[in-house]
Amino acid sequence: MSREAEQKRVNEVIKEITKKEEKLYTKGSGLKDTIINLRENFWDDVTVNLEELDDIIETQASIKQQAELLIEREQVHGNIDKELKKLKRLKDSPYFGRIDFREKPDDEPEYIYIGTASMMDQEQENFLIYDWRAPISSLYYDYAPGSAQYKTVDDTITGEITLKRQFIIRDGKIKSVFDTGLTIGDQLLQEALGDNASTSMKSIVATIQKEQNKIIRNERSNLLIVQGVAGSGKTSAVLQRIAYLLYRFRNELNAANLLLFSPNPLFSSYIANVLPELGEENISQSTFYDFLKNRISNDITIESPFAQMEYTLTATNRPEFGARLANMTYKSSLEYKSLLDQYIEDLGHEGIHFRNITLHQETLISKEQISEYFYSIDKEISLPNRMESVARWLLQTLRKVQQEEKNKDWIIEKVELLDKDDYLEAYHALQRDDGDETVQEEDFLRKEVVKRQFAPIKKRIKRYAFVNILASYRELFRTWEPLERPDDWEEIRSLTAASLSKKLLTWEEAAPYLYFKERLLGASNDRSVRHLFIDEAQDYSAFQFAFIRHLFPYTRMTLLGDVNQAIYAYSADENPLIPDSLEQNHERIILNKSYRSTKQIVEFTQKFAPHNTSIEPFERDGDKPQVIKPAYNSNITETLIKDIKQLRQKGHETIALICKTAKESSELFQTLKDKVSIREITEQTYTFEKGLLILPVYLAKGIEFDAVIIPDASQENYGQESDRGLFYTACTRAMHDLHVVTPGKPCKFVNEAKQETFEITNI
Ligand SMILES: Nc1ncnc2c1ncn2[C@@H]1O[C@H](COP(=O)(O)OP(=O)(O)OP(=O)(O)O)[C@@H](O)[C@H]1O
Repeated sequence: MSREAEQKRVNEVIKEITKKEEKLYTKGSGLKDTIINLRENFWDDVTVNLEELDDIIETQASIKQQAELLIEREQVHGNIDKELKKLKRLKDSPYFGRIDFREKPDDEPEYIYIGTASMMDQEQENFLIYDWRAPISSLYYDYAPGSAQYKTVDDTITGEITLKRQFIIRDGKIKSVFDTGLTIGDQLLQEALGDNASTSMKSIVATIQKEQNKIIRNERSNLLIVQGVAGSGKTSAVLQRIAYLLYRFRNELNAANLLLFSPNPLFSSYIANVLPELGEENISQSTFYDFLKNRISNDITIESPFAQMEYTLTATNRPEFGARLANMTYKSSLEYKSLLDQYIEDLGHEGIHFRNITLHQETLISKEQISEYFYSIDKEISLPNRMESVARWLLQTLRKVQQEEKNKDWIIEKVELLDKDDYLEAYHALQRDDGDETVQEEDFLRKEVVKRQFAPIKKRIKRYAFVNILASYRELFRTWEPLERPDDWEEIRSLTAASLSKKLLTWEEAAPYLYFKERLLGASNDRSVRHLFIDEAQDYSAFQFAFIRHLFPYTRMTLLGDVNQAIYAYSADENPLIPDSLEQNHERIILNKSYRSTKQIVEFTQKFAPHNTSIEPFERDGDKPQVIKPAYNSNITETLIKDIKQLRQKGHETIALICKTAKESSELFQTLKDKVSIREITEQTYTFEKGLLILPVYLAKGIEFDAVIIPDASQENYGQESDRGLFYTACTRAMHDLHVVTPGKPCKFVNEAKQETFEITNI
């Protein structure tokens, strides 16, 4: 088929789309009127009568019926809306690929056109467009012309691809069309990757690579681990995977069943457009920090991972620094989990702290009584089940206390404070009864008052507030003696006890503390989450992973990350991304090809990557990275301003000054802000616009920029071996240009890069 013939087909498909749109518009607007009508006249069609019990029941039924009708119409309207949005997308660009496939050598090949959604012809017989997630579409991503096969739900279909073609269609016009081999669209990829960086991520649907497709379409693994080098498309692939799963399991899964842990709030907004672009709803997203914070009572503060990072990098002179590092390493390990398990085991016999149940500062049931009851229960029974029995016992006991309190004098004082409605209610209740009204009325009011006074206490019991988790946990560091003392135990112990007494959980303590809480009170395992995706998985500690597994025992997981970008020193050990660190059954996929940065940037950075991973650049050329030595008599601010100007002249829209710490970032921001238009990104920044930005490296995780300037790549700033991951992560954020400024001696990582991979300049 020639280009003209292809354009003719595009025109025909668009005509079909327009017809469908028109039909849906008519249906939709009719429905809209009905809905407005239903809402406006809701009460006209409901029979309201509240005289007798029977009437009330009838009224309820009538309201329910009317509401259901409205909901049903609204749902249909919602579906029409969704379908119209899909058609609008398709009208602009109906498809991006075509394969001709035949099952037998003598057959006529079938033309399969692939786009972001399926569409059939008027007769509902033939697919004009196949959804990229349909089984047959996998041929497009997995094979070059020649023998090929694909899996349907219960079969494998083999055959031959006789043609593989790609399109770029915009506004219904074919911009380019070309036939290709296996790698989809070197040309297309070149175009996509050569563009300016965007402030929101784009879908890669038209150019998914074979290796990435394995991640996207993986259905069999309960635990899928992806180690992918910087810029290899892990985040892109996981978002496509989410869209794929929502399509493939559309009858069983919806967006609420999927959860994504992302590295920082900026990243969350950066990726927010991808799923809607693919016609899917966004799924729940959270940073792990927010996830933990939501599970901890309000009176306890958790240090953020960023604050912890900042501490590690800037507080090296503090007297407690060594102890804190030891604490981080230990609390991140599975060794600590075993110790905690031992402690919990001991608590099964004695030592849990309880709280008094009080009313107006008077103890109704004492913590000693609760403890006695708890430890009288069979020790074979699990702690959470014993807690449940205690809660039941407390509620029962409380009922008796409530009965006694009802007749006490203080109650009548409260009765006097009741409002008019309460009296009225009491009066109506009594109307239905015969008997001595005054006695009954007082009794009724007393009952009501006492019930109200006890309601919050009961609520707290149901929430297990009678267990003092913090005090129970703190005892581990105050009085408990482990069988074997871990290294640095004394320092760890006093450091932890001190911060717990301030109700402060350091970041390394947060997951262990919550694990402890869950073990005592029972896991609130969230069974609604069927798939969990963890991006930047290299930054999670072994303990945090164990906790996540504990919380989601039945959830399928996809972990994606890059060991080279581990920025928390302690997370490097026992991280699931490192082969052999995991005992559980899992499947591992490795991505070696880097798409983000130019070949020149990849060649520069790969020499100082922390691990010896093979990194293959995608063939996209640019200028060599520059190592800028400030000219003899210029100051660093002038150098940076000149450099920014040069990068702007090259047409870069998003330029990031990536610093090592927030401290460096905000100090530099202060000196630059009156001289150039620049935006500082902090932990609280949720979105960003194009332009000049300044931020610490840990907030740049997962994001990319046209050009990156490292404002201080001196040995003084990046002098520790533990800075390697940070420096590597910062450099690999650059798509087209990387400039490394080195006031003083360049850091050792720059020296490790091959001489021929960079240029030295003086500004
Ligand atoms: N198949 C592809 N087609 C087009 N672009 C792609 C493809 N794969 C990756 N890219 C592009 O490469 C860049 C990097 O992708 P992404 O951010 O998903 O990588 P990553 O592995 O998560 O990176 P990092 O670990 O460094 O944060 C993005 O601009 C993305 O659009």
